[in-house]
Amino acid sequence: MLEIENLTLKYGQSQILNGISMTAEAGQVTAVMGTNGVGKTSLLKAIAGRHPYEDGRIVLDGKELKHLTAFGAARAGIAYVPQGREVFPLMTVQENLESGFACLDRNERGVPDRIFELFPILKDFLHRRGGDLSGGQQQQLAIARALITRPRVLLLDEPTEGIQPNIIQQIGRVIAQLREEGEIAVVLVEQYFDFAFDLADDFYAVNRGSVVLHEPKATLAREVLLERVSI
Ligand SMILES: Nc1ncnc2c1ncn2[C@@H]1O[C@H](COP(=O)(O)OP(=O)(O)OP(=O)(O)O)[C@@H](O)[C@H]1O
Repeated sequence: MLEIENLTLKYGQSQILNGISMTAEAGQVTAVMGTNGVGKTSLLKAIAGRHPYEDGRIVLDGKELKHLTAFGAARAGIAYVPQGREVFPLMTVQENLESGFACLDRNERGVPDRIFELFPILKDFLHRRGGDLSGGQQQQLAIARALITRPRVLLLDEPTEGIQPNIIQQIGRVIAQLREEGEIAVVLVEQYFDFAFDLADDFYAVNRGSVVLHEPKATLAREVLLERVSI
């Protein structure tokens, strides 16, 4: 389980996160929602070691991860699929996948067959350059590369952004499958409301760097969440 306690983050003098607390459990999809600029990406970057947080704690499976670098966070089991995907455009699909090996021990460096079961298109396109894939295929590659690191936590920043509907459905199925397997805590930042609402088990609405609603799917009315994330 991932636990975030009172996380604060600044860019220069601008306070962006005002003490965010949340949890994300293995075998669940935890959605973080809110309008543009409320701090969702900053939260994921802090968890992934991509931007230093100011105060608070990040705890994974009972162990505090203290201000890790991006490499340290990946080694600790946190995989991050950034908004915009960050696929290497001149490297092949295979090379992009292998770039995920950097944080693994030498004996763990392989692409499991399961990756190609989840994303069959990547097997067909192994020797194609990342930059020649469609946006949806690049998103699948970015998620596959993250899964190769054998994460405990998968952070997804707007995985549906700019992607055609049939690939959005495929990505939704993969996330649902990860949930069913029960090994990984998926944290989903998403502005496509219905995608997130259908998929997630637990919801956090964020506004101006604070959690303004936390409720599990079981008791959450669609209209209530919609109102809180549209402020
Ligand atoms: N590197 C940076 N330097 C200064 N300010 C930044 C930086 N990155 C983000 N911000 C600002 O911090 C605030 C939160 O940005 P963030 O990207 O975390 O929001 P978000 O909720 O993910 O929004 P979006 O949905 O648009 O990605 C915004 O006001 C943004 O302009």
